[in-house]
Amino acid sequence: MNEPLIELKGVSKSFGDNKVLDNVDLTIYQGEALGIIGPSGTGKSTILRVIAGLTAPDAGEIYVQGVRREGLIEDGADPVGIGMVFQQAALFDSLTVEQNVGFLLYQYSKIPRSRIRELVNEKLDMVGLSGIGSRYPSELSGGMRKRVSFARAVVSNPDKPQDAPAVLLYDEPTAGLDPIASTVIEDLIRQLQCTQGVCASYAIVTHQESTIRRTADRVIFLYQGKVQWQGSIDELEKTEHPLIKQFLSGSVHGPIHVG
Ligand SMILES: Nc1ncnc2c1ncn2[C@@H]1O[C@H](COP(=O)(O)OP(=O)(O)OP(=O)(O)O)[C@@H](O)[C@H]1O
Repeated sequence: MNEPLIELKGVSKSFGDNKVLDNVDLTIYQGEALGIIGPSGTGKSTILRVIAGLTAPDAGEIYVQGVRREGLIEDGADPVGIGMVFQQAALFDSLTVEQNVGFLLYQYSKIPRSRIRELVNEKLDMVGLSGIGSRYPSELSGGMRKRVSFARAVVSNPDKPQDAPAVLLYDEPTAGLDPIASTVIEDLIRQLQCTQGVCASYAIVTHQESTIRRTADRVIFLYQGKVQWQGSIDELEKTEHPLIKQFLSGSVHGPIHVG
């Protein structure tokens, strides 16, 4: 097994009386694709937000490349960049695709605008959307908007290579897409993983079986605040674990409480 890149140790998080994460341990290893699955409302998005440093846990520790993170991402830089691709593409409707993808560079860097445009176009090429920089999000399909949000997650300041995301967090990237559009996104996720030096590790939350099978190497199953099962994709297919069997079959009968 490769070196741990991100480690959560004993992480708990409640919203009021709702204990969403209960003493969770989780590791993302260098170069791995980790799938996070589980029933709706079970804390998958919350765990991604904790990993990204956007939500503070109530208890527990987070290590990024062995360095303990204090506070949220805004309180101090992690040793490696972490990019998040949100469930909704979360683009600014009033900005063009180019302005969306280059948003952080335009706002916070001193890079000349022409250079930012080049960097944005490189990333748009990478996600297969050359030449759409002047369009607005409302003019794109759902799948295209997701691809634009991928480009935005991986664009970074070449003067600050440490900010380039070494790990990407995908929250339901194929939700709401037809099977073919889903395949395009799944292929893209794998391609981005294999692009030299970019995003070699990722965690992906998904409900879609095809996405689990095609984008994850290892899977964890989250339920009632805890990691209830983990294993490889092959093991996921074969396991007799009652939670996994019920989840994959979609049955309403079994140990998963149907609320
Ligand atoms: N900011 C918040 N304030 C209050 N409750 C929250 C907040 N964020 C999440 N929750 C609650 O925490 C629980 C877990 O939410 P989360 O979005 O992490 O689940 P999920 O597994 O990603 O769900 P889904 O599969 O439906 O997207 C839910 O009951 C949700 O209502």
